[in-house]
Amino acid sequence: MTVSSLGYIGIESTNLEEWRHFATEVLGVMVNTKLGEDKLYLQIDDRAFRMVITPGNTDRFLFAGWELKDTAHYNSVIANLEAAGHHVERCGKDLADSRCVKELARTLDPDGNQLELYHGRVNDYDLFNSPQGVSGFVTGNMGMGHVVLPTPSLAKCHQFYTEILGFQETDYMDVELAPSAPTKGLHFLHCDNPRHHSLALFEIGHPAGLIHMMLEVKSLDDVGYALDRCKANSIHVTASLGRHTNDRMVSFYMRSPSGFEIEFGCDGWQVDWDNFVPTSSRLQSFWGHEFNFPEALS
Ligand SMILES: Cc1ccc(O)c(O)c1CC[C@@H]1C(=O)CC[C@]2(C)C(=O)CC[C@@H]12
Ligand SMILES: [Fe+2]
Repeated sequence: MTVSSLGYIGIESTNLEEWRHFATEVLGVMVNTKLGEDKLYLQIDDRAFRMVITPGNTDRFLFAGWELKDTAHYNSVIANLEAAGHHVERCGKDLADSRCVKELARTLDPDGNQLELYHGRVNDYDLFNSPQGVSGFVTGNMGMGHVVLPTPSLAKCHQFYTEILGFQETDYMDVELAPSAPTKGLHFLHCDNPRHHSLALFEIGHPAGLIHMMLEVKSLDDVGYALDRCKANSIHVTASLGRHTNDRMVSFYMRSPSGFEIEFGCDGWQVDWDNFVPTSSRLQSFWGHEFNFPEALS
């Protein structure tokens, strides 16, 4: 019993208008107003939303929403969590309705990262039409992309996501943030779909609550045009175009209005897990991906 895919993410923002501009002008995604206008719902495929941005007093990542296949998977994962002593809040019908799902629960991982679990998505088959001509996002059963969570308690969080939620090992990297400083661990994990990783855990804290999230588009031109839109809208490009070794994604990273990065890429590896063996490496990219964080990571 395990998670199927990354369904959606939640963000809190002090400036919804800045996010609206960034989403439509830079990311090229749609604002969907059918669920109301108190929150900003961003649409990237035929689902009503894949990102929900709540107005508030802080700029931070709020939660990852993980999709379960059916009631049995949902109940089994919740039972695992409770058996391991984790408090699980079963959310009411109103919150479930607002996420367009049948049942919704939420909990925290050992480092306090919030997650939502749900099953029974209500599908309205909304049409996606990018305001910037993005040819499409690679989603469907593969989920919305991936998130990299800050997990200073790397071993505990790794155990939480693998042993309790059923994520599986993809691979592992030792990351050298500064020469001669101890390396930081980075676990890449997959769930029940071909995306190389839907979740990564990085042994570091982050003030915005998220290291980065990744959106995958259908073509290299979609990536190139997005780079041009960053320049045109003065969005900081945190890492230049490059190709990662492990998931073979061609991508770049930009700074979002919430202080975490967004990776924008194409050509990711869709893995046949029956013929896959996890590895580890220190090499992050074949070429490119020169990082230039606006502030130092530590
Ligand atoms: C190495 C790697 C493989 C596949 C990915 O999708 C991916 O995002 C990465 C890079 C992850 C990682 C990060 O996001 C935070 C900053 C990091 C630690 C670096 O400083 C280099 C690698 C980066
Ligand atoms: Fe990534």
